[in-house]
Amino acid sequence: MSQQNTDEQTTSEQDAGDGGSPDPTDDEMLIQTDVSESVDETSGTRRRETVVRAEHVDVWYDDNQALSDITMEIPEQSVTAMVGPSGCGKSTFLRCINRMNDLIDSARVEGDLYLRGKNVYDDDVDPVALRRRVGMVFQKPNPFPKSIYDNVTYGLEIQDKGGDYDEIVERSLKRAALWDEVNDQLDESGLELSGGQQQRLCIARAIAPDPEVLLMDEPASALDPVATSQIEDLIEELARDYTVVIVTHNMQQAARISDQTAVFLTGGELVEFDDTQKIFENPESQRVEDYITGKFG
Ligand SMILES: Nc1ncnc2c1ncn2[C@@H]1O[C@H](COP(=O)(O)OP(=O)(O)OP(=O)(O)O)[C@@H](O)[C@H]1O
Repeated sequence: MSQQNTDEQTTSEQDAGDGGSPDPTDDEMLIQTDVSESVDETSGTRRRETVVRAEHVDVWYDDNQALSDITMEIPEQSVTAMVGPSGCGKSTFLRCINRMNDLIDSARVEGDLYLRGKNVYDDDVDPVALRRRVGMVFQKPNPFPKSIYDNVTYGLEIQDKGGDYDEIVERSLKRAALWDEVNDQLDESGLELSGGQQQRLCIARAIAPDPEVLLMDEPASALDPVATSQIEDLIEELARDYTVVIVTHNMQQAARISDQTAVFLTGGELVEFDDTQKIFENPESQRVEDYITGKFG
């Protein structure tokens, strides 16, 4: 999937929670939101609530099973990395969370997937409204052929959202660590930016509608080391406000920036999901250890 950067992908991305939902009117999906915080009484530290919970999720493309019995809980305001060899279903899982798989005719999802306690596959859930709460950033930066300003406001306009656009543009670009570089050229084309700047612009576009969850499918793999490092810093920063779920092939990147790591292996199996330090230093599974240490994959 990650290599799929076609026009078709760009079209679906516009409908995918990166601010480009095409349906401005259907704003009716109600999702029960439990925003309560809890405090661990022994340690006094804040316990992070579960934002995304998958229970026994299976995905098929026609007869090919891509994910098998995935059960996991993703905590809020943290970075969760999905790692594993090519074709093990990482992108497929990401696309379950914002129902992007709905756009693939051959895809079939079974099991339950909850966002803040509401099953996103319930009949009363509108996938377009869901994608406003679950933003997405793709491997290849894909700004629209519009000004920097219009790129950031694109999703808001499509959704017919009111508000002070100047303020939202400034806030989103600041959150995406791009404001200082572009604030005097907001009317210039987003396509004239460097690759790393373009990706940060796409991140600004994705967060402008203020989603709760930000899905990132190998967001730095098309970038040079300096731009990659900037994106990594940014991801850590974004996790203060958002729940970030990132697919990466880069083990060092997962180790550097994530709080939890999920290791998928061939057959679409989630073999281990734990704190990143535990996964990298002392995994339970020999297969995970072999994968992490590069013995296969
Ligand atoms: N649109 C699709 N149509 C049919 N099969 C698909 C589609 N997308 C993915 N698959 C299949 O589902 C399986 C999982 O693919 P997926 O892209 O989710 O894996 P991945 O771990 O993200 O791979 P990569 O690391 O190479 O991006 C693979 O067998 C793949 O061929």
